[in-house]
Amino acid sequence: MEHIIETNNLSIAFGGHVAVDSLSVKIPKNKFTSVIGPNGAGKTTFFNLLSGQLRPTNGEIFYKGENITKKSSTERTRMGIGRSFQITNVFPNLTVLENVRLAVQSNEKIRYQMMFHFKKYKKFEEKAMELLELVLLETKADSVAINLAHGEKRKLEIAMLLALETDLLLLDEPTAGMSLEEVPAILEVIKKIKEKGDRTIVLIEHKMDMILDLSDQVMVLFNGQLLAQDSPSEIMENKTVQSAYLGGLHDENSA
Ligand SMILES: Nc1ncnc2c1ncn2[C@@H]1O[C@H](COP(=O)(O)OP(=O)(O)OP(=O)(O)O)[C@@H](O)[C@H]1O
Repeated sequence: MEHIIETNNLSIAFGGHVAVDSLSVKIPKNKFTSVIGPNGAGKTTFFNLLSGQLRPTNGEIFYKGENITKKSSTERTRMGIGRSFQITNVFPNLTVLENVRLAVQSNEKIRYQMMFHFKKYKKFEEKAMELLELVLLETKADSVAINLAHGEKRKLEIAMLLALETDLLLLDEPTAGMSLEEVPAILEVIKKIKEKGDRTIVLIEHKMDMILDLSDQVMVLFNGQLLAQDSPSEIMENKTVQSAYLGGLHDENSA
């Protein structure tokens, strides 16, 4: 199996606290991997290390076989590592369509002035509309971003992330703060991206039951370490994982 990310003994400490501890993992290409673990397990810190927001205290990160440990987050985005919060600078007073069109334009490295070139402008807008359809937000294309419901804003963020056309999508709790009614729509969006099969999705989620069906693989973090990485069914059966979630795991051998 081809892997898009490989980490080698990746660690980071904040003061004396080791948040990610000697993590050596491989993330399969064009698959859906979910990252789960109790509060404080190091999930978001792991993402921050992958996207370049944080520098490791030790260890290395390889992306498509290249050592990216010393690369900036901007360089990593250019190389194809996309993270949802990097584009949360949604312009609140622009419409949904305008926001996505600007993200499409920025990906094409076109200067703002080029907007006046009608043909290009049309092309960007069509691409933006396609993305809005993919995230089930096309009916809101003309709504001003500030007026969107929380779940719709998260969908807009995903559309803008997709506009960057990165091969790897790091989604940190895309359903956080959503109402129960909003959750199925965002899962549908993620499912559609997955079904296209040309991207690697890594997703942190607290609501484990929701994403197990979608996942090709589940990675469980606990105290900054890799507790297990397996298929969803194997993870569900894993006694050590069950113990971690029940708050135990003091004596792994008895689990
Ligand atoms: N910038 C920081 N400075 C100091 N400590 C930090 C920093 N970032 C994270 N930590 C600590 O590292 C540990 C891991 O945090 P992290 O946010 O990665 O966990 P998490 O698994 O994402 O948790 P949650 O599910 O609650 O979001 C926690 O103990 C947290 O307090």
